[in-house]
Amino acid sequence: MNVSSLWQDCLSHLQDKVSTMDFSTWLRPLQAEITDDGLILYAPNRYVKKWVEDKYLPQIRETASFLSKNERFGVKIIDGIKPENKPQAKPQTSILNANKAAENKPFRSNLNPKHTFDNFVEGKSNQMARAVAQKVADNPGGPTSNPLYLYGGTGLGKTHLLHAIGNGIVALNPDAKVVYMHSERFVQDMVKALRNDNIENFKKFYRSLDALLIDDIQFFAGKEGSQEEFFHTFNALFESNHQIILTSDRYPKEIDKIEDRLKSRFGWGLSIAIEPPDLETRVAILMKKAEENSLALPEEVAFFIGQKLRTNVRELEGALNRVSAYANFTGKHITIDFVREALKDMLALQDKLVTIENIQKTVAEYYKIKVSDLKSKSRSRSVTRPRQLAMALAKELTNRSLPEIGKAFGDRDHTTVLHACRTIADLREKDNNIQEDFSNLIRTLSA
Ligand SMILES: Nc1ncnc2c1ncn2[C@@H]1O[C@H](COP(=O)(O)OP(=O)(O)OP(=O)(O)O)[C@@H](O)[C@H]1O
Repeated sequence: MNVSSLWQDCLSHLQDKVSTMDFSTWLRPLQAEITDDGLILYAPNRYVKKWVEDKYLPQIRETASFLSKNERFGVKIIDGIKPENKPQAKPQTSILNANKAAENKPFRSNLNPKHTFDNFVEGKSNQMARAVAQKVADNPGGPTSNPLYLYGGTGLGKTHLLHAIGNGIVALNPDAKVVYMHSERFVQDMVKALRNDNIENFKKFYRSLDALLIDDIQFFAGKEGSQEEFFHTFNALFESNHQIILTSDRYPKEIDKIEDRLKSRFGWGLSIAIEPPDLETRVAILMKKAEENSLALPEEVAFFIGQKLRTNVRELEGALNRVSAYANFTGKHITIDFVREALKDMLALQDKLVTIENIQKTVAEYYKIKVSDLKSKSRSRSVTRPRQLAMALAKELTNRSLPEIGKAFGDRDHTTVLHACRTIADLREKDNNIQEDFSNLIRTLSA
């Protein structure tokens, strides 16, 4: 058995289970050796040995048994230096030295190497976010984009970009300490640190990072203790020009139950929205993902899927995985009919979810008018614009034909619907308010 790969595999498993700080402080400095008795782990000092024995030995044993497929696989922790390393190193005696031992090794970041800029498909909806993300990766801690705050609906690529930035920073500076963290995990780690009387190390660890990437910060809502700690971490990193990148499902000021002082800090740098991808981008994403998976996806089929599934990229990936599995299983070529069958339930759900009635109700609520106004002959400006938007949304989000849409809006002609769609497309280019209303409504209807 290869000791290095067994211990590396153990570490990879444990990395997901213990806090990032504990992982770096206690597990990463251990040196491994395999003997007739099993795995021997060398701790840099007695303190580390005792800590690992008390807190992690059962977990390490369980992981090593699982990976070695040997239930009785022994694991022992020794306070000392691995024999082959003896000439170079002396035993260390304190917790600070234990941290130092960790510092001397390359920092083991927890970034997902699969999320890069190269495989992030760019389109109108995410162009700005991608460009700024690249800029931050090239120049972390720069004055104008710290913190970088990316927000938008679920499955639109915020986490992907977060990792891409982290990977970019590490590619340029392999020594950079970059940590990705879901906000819920930050909260859990902090609670654990408090429980284990380890909060000082927790603070020290987070404040020593070059870049801290926190995902879905809306989960801090209502957790005052974590907000307080994060506030201080934020300040410490910010003041030393270390990069902070945050994601959320909404604009900073719109997050409920987050202290105002934090919300205002979130907006100190750059806040960029990621919108749902348009049809062209959805097709490009499908084609790119198909290529990555060596799936022969004809463009017209990608177009068909992209037209049907409009909400987010995660959904597109799910659809593509399903198509791929069906194609492998049946050995058939991928055609539109094939996809119709493979994705039957997803497509039916989509058709059922967004109806013209649903759109009319949502738009009426959004603009505080009545559904009957949308169907009426009224030409008042407060009604015509929402009506045009509702028609354009019906065209975008349902499979209804122009005449069918016209009929649902007070028996109007299909040319009126076409005119509404063109007007809204035009206004979305020129008028930020209309663009924002359109995006908000799509988000609400796709949620
Ligand atoms: N533009 C894109 N190009 C390629 N892949 C993308 C793109 N946008 C999203 N994806 C992929 O879609 C999936 C979902 O994206 P991601 O997890 O980043 O979404 P998210 O915005 O963080 O969602 P949530 O808010 O639910 O966490 C991922 O597998 C990601 O790689």
